[in-house]
Amino acid sequence: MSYSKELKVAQLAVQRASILTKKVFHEKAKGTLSKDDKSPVTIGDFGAQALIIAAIKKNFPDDQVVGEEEASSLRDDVKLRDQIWGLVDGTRLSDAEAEKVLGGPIESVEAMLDAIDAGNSAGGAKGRIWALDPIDGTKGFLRGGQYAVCLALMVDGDVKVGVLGCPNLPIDDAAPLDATSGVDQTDAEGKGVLFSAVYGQGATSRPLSVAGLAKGQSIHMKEVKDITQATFCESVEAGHSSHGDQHAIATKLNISKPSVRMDSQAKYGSIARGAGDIYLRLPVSATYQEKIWDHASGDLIVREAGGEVTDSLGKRLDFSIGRTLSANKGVVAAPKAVHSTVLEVVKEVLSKK
Ligand SMILES: Nc1ncnc2c1ncn2[C@@H]1O[C@H](COP(=O)(O)OS(=O)(=O)O)[C@@H](OP(=O)(O)O)[C@H]1O
Ligand SMILES: [Mg+2]
Ligand SMILES: [Mg+2]
Ligand SMILES: [Mg+2]
Repeated sequence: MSYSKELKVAQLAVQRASILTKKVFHEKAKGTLSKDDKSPVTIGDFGAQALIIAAIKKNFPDDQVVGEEEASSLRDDVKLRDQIWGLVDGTRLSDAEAEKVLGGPIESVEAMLDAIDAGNSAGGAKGRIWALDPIDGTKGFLRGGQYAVCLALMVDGDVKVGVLGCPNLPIDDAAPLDATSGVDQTDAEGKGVLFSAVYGQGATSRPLSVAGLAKGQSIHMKEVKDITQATFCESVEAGHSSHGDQHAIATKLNISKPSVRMDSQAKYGSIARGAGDIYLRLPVSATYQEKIWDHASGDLIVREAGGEVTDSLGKRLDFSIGRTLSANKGVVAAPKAVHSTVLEVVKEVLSKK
């Protein structure tokens, strides 16, 4: 399968949703709510989820979606609902042809709420299921750091198409990461990249903020000649991955450069294009299960760019079980040639705990 229609719809849907998130970033009132797990959600998360699911359902009505958000808190909050509707209804791609591919605007507030709630698939190993994180790294988004709009198509439990919109990353694939890459970024002129991959067809990047889709270029992980010089990425939040274990692993590998901390799947995109080298996400909690929408696009983009992605035991991430990666613990992503070296050290550090 070439998945060319799926790729196009996913790229344009992520592009349109990214425009919405950028509008929200520049608005004072972001309608931030705290979810049951105390994590934040904004009108940007809800609006982006509505736009993307509506485009999927118009093009592929029988497909299911595993989306992070749901609309229950909006159904009886008229003010918030109308605020989101104003955003969703006002966001169009400037390229009319591209807008047509997405199936045009959402018809009504009710249809918008239904679109958000259509992200309620239980996931699984059968059929066509999209994994959607409308804003990954919501905390990063709110503080002007990195965030990503993430959409992936799984077929029978395997990721076949992955798209990541990263409005606050530089367009230039060669721009190296440093300690400031994750912070104080904005979507100023010259920022915003769209990463894509199709299984067996490689990975690409292109500027995110243009009318229609700009021409893409192939991306590849960097060859790591000397692992002591590698750049490794990790989460900003110490509660999301163990900074201590990750530091111990880097030290054992004789990596002296400080880690690059950035929110979201921008970490996967950054290593896939060789701006960084290694992404480590070692569990903090014994019970937390990673969500499929936090990893599906990035997993494929890194593998198609010449990388290897496993958990901390060396198992491939298993997207076929449901809404979470319940069979995996942590993430180790690195260029193929050095992955086993990194994994060995990960196992060594974790076994001593
Ligand atoms: N306890 C715990 N452990 C691991 N991961 C967790 C945890 N809690 C939340 N999350 C998920 O982390 C997503 C953001 O991950 P990041 O790596 O970008 O972390 S961070 O933004 O630097 O905090 C974040 O995604 P969004 O909710 O889409 O922002 C969460 O799904
Ligand atoms: Mg969230
Ligand atoms: Mg997320
Ligand atoms: Mg999210």
